[in-house]
Amino acid sequence: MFSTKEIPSASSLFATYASMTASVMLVRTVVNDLVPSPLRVYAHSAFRHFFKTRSSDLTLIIEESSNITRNQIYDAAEVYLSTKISPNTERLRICKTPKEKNITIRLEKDEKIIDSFQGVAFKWRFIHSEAEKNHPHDMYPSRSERRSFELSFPKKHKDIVFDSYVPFILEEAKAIKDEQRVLRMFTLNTSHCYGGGGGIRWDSINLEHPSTFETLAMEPDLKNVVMEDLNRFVRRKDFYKRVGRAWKRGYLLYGPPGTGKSSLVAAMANYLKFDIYDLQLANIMRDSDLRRLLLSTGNRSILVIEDIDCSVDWADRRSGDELQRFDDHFQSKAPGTRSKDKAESNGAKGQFNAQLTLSGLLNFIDGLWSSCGDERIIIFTTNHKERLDPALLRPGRMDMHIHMSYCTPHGFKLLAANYLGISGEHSLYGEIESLIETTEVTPAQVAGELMKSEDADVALGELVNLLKRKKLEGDGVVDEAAATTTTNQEVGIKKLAKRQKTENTKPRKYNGRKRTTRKKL
Ligand SMILES: Nc1ncnc2c1ncn2[C@@H]1O[C@H](COP(=O)(O)OP(=O)(O)OP(=O)(O)O)[C@@H](O)[C@H]1O
Ligand SMILES: [Mg+2]
Repeated sequence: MFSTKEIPSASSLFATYASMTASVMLVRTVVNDLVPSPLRVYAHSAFRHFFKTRSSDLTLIIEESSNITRNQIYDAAEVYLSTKISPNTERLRICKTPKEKNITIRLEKDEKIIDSFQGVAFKWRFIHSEAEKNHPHDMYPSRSERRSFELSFPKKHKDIVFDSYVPFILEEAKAIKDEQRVLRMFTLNTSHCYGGGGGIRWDSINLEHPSTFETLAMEPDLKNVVMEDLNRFVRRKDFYKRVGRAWKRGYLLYGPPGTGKSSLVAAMANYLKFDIYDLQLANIMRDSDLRRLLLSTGNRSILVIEDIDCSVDWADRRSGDELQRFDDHFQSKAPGTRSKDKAESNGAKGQFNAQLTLSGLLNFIDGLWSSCGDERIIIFTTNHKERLDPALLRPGRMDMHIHMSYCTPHGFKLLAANYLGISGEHSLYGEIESLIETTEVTPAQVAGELMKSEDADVALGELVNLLKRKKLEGDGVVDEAAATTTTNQEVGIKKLAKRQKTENTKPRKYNGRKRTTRKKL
């Protein structure tokens, strides 16, 4: 217990306070008058530094860009953190552009996220500030936005961050972006060709082809070889650099119509998440146009030239007579009638491309084009490998020749599972399989029958009828493409050759005139 004598009175407390305040003010005035300002600032900061509590955390600032180049770590963090939204997050930004498949989610200003990696908790904060920029020559000040992330973690885990966490985020973000990426299909727009609007150029639409390796009826071994080849290609960036080769790969797909060549191209694009450039050579007149178009193709893309055997009449492969007739033909026409001339010459004797040469195409693809970009794939397709120019088949030109052949029992089962949802066996399977073994039927024809009914019994019955009809009609012809020389680059399944008199195996092209309309991917 205190005695009343020990408790200071209110008036004495006030007096003490007043005299202390007066002393502090006096000291401040004396210090301000006697100590110069820079010395005062220095003493103040030294004082603060001495007494500052030492933090055990390190904070990294990850800014959106450095000068004009974007900061890859910022971009990766933005994508990565959008998958780490916690229930405590209060504000988010969402958007979706027409080119995007999914909704994009981003953090809003000052939102925090805690991420755990290798047992360490990492604190993220999104900073968004706006500053007014006053340029002396601008009438109106502009606003500049600065976005960054703050990443805080215990200092002792600095090595984990630089050696593992940041590389992990970069990898994860790439995988997420690949997953969300909308593939594009580029085709040639010729509408500017003759109007002086800058010539032929690429136009693109979203590629939404459903074909994948899972839905493709191909022998499993062949499918695995192709998939493994693609995997090896994309992971060997360093190898290509080390051996001094352009990072490109060429495939020749050959086989009868309806065996899945275009479907395989789409499956490859979907598998690798590569865009497709469909180069319709018939629309290109000169090597110079071809070069310009090839140079404007993007990385991580597949350049496809379909029906290479018949889509163009190469200037360097024409006989002297043909060239003379071609010149006479064009000289006799008035300027401005070129598109009509194209149609006429198409009908008469194929597409003339004034200065388009096969050697120009091949040299450019092997040389400048492939060295100007990364992860380029080029695919030629043909129904008639035996009609191809030897220059295209030379070893080293196309890395892999893939033979797409008629439907096999395995291919049929895969199609039946996809189209009719049959997972196990069916009473008609035995009959169908033995008929398929001895009949040349394309996967496209099988798919056509399977689509005739949702009822598996009815659809399979239709297929049995088709196979029986074909068996009666056909009695053996050699699949020309499969019969051509096998090289060590060549993969594919050779089927017992049978003569087939049906419309499907008659050459669709070169019967007087060349095919001008082509099936699109
Ligand atoms: N191997 C296959 N696996 C699954 N479906 C296939 C296969 N082959 C063909 N089809 C089906 O047939 C349709 C036509 O096939 P696709 O266009 O890929 O044949 P193609 O070999 O490119 O023919 P073309 O030589 O006429 O260009 C495809 O849309 C697909 O539905
Ligand atoms: Mg095709």
